Amino acid sequence: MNCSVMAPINVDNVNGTKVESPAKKALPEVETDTNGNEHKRYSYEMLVETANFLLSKTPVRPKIGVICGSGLGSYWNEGSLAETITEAQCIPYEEIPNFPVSTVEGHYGKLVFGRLGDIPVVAMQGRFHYFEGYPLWKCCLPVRVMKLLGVQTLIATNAAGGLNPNYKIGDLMIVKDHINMMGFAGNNPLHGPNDERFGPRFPPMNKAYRFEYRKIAKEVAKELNIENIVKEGVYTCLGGPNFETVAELNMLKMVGVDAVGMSTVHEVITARHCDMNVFGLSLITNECVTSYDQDAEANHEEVLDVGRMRQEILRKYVTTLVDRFSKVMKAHNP
Ligand SMILES: O=P(O)(O)O[C@@H]1C[C@H](O)[C@@H](CO)O1
Ligand SMILES: Nc1nc2[nH]cnc2c(=O)[nH]1
Repeated sequence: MNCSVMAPINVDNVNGTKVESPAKKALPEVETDTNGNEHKRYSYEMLVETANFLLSKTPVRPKIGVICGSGLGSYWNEGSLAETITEAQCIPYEEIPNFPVSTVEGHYGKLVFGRLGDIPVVAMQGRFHYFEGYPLWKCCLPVRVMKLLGVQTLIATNAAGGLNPNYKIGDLMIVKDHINMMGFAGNNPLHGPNDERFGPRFPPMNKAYRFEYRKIAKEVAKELNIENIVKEGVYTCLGGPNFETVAELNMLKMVGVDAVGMSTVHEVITARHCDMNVFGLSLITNECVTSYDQDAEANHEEVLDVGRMRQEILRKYVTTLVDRFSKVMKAHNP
């Protein structure tokens, strides 16, 4: 495989327009998390270094990035989306400069470059969660790296508990919108000094999940004959790692949440900030327990079992979506 060093990134910002570089001194160098662990803040230049490293390792120039959640094979390889990627080149996170490493037991930690169908993609097999101890901005570092690599569309997948009483275990939920619960408490991946080279200080979020992609996803669900298990709803992310109490779930239900998870929202905010188009997909892995009479308890094993049960369908669905989204992207940017 040709791994020649390609022209390094030399851009003023990720969207190609010139902006003033923010004063570096405005960025706090190190942030300490609640466990006392120190996290070095990254700069734009550091992420350009990371992206150039990756570009030197692979000839693949992805326009679509996929984050594989617990339901899409971040814990196993066999039959996973990552395994479906052809001409694959896997780069472990620990080999990538400035990248965090996955700490969830059993979780993969690698970037997979290659092709889904004939579309060049990069997939994260294993993401970073807040509950692992990372600040949100660090969880989202790979999204910005993807942007620097040239990724225009992000497909963020996750496993989630179903709150909507019409949802069944194994359903897929197209994310229509999210509620940034952690943001309500002031915890936001964009918190801190803004670097205009990524995006504006105050980004809008009312079109977070691209309407066109959601429409396509519903059409594809029909074509694949899975429309009976494909729903559309509102996702929220809580910090985890514990699953929710009955009272918490009832509160979330009241405010219009359909599915609860521990990821995605901050990644989507980061992606929209740098003007990426976003599609979100949740695999409903468990029914949220909203009554004190119910005996069931959420558990991670069930999440993984349902992920395995649905991986074939998810893989086919996401692969087809990648193909359709790329056609839309070409039509917009011939
Ligand atoms: O990465 P995702 O959001 O799919 O993972 C969720 C959150 C926890 O890691 C796990 C809970 O079982 O699923
Ligand atoms: N927070 C949360 N995350 C999940 N991931 C999979 N199921 C759940 C759930 O019920 N709650």
